[in-house]
Amino acid sequence: MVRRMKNGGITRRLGIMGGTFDPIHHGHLVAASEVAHHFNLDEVVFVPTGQPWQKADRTVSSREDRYLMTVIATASNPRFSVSRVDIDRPGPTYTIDTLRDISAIYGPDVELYFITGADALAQILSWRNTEELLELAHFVGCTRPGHTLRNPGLPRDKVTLIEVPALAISSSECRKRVAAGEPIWYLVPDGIVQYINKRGLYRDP
Ligand SMILES: Nc1ncnc2c1ncn2[C@@H]1O[C@H](COP(=O)(O)OP(=O)(O)OP(=O)(O)O)[C@@H](O)[C@H]1O
Ligand SMILES: O=C(O)c1ccc[n+]([C@@H]2O[C@H](COP(=O)([O-])O)[C@@H](O)[C@H]2O)c1
Repeated sequence: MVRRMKNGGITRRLGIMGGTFDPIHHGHLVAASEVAHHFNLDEVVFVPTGQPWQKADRTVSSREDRYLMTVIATASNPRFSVSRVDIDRPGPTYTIDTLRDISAIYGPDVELYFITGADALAQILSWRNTEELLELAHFVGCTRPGHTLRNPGLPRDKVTLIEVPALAISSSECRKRVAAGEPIWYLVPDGIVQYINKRGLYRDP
């Protein structure tokens, strides 16, 4: 949807759903869809992380596998897209770089809404350049089973907390289930079950 501003300009609202997506699951997709509805977003860009520095203690699947799974999971939704900005940037992934790169690609007339779950929002003060982050985007925290959703101390006009349908799904649990030979049907889109099988991902615990 195109919105005319008082000065005659046009503004679009863009959601950004950042994540490691190892693998992407229905919890991610529902959060993005709900936030898109709540804010009447024109598009939600999923941005798989390159090197998630706060997950340095664990093995993460290759960037290309996580990127392709994100493309497969979002392909059927005309308002969802996937960006390579984080996976193509060497070094640790910082959201400040994500927001700068996306702003540069989409131009000045977009409002950015960065989407997080309750657990990620709780960590935001540990992220790089928190102050500048708040200048570039509005932050949206979504409820997530097992986590308490609260504003971690950001200015009130910079963050919105919204309740989304509760899906007690995590990528860690999906990986554990695959390693144990348990099904992940209906926790992730069908194409992701098939991609994980085809590539033999997560078989070793
Ligand atoms: N079930 C869920 N409901 C709401 N938000 C979620 C859910 N799962 C993940 N998110 C949010 O999606 C974003 C990306 O999450 P991420 O890719 O790290 O998935 P994860 O399930 O938390 O992974 P892992 O279990 O490996 O830590 C984060 O902001 C996270 O809070
Ligand atoms: O900018 C940071 O320092 C920072 C630290 C941790 C996480 N993030 C971002 O938060 C999003 C969710 O990350 P994760 O690790 O929970 O998949 C993803 O877009 C990350 O790049 C960002």
